[in-house]
Amino acid sequence: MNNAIEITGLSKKYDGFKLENINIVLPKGYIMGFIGENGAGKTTVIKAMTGLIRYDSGDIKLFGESFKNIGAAVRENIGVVMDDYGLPPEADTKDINKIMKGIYSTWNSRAFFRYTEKFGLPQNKRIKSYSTGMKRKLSIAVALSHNSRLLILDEATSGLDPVARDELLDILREFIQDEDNSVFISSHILSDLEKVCDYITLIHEGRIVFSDEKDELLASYAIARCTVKTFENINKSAVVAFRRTEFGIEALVKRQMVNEALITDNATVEDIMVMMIKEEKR
Ligand SMILES: Nc1ncnc2c1ncn2[C@@H]1O[C@H](COP(=O)(O)OP(=O)(O)OP(=O)(O)O)[C@@H](O)[C@H]1O
Repeated sequence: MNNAIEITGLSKKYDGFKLENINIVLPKGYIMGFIGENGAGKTTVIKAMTGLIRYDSGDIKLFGESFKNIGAAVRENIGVVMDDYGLPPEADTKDINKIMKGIYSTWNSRAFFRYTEKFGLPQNKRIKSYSTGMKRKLSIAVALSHNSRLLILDEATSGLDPVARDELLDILREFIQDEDNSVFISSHILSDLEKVCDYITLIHEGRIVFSDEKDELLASYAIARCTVKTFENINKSAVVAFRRTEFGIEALVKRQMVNEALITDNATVEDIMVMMIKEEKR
């Protein structure tokens, strides 16, 4: 079995919101970034993947097994970091270590204390007195300390300072050095995702816009900043989206379809997401 995650035809309806026919495949050994606007449906997909909500139709397989049939042993291999920390406020790191030992047969105390030290977390302070970033770091330390093979991180870098974010990205890179390990991470900090992800999936209003290899994505698109006159001469089927600026036009174009003489800049993941979503909203 070569895929860590296989989501097929996932649908879920809330009052006023619908996840529609979500298809995502993450091969083992890679990192996928999950991006989209506020309210696009990222957390809903992640909750469905981790059994926190029921879904209406479709199938979710983790490590080749349908989520509904996944046994305790496989669950131990999945490390989840969500927004609501779910850690007892009165506990300190030693208490957390004791609690997790009871929950996970694969719990690794040495790894846990190594991560808490690396993240600079105090050993004796209670969680209720932690800052947002400290709670986030503790959740990440827990997710990394029970022999996880798949990390599912929902907004795990938010609330972390730039140094801690960089440390986390290093940890994720190190984590997937073992080719059996994979990471699915949602974030609004697209520059972070661009640094570490092999795949990027964009969700908009409950539907997947694309789910592609990052390098392919960045190779496919470019930004043309040009005058209105130059823009008018660009092959219209090459233009994915455009906006007027004080200097003329900024357009997201398909590289292969524009004339080589057109001057373009590389597009970032953020450029691609923002331009595509603005275009969809027109
Ligand atoms: N329990 C619920 N009942 C009704 N609607 C819900 C529920 N949970 C989420 N929603 C709705 O589903 C939509 C998607 O929410 P979701 O939390 O998945 O978005 P998101 O992409 O994670 O957003 P953000 O980036 O702001 O965290 C929103 O319109 C939200 O109001």
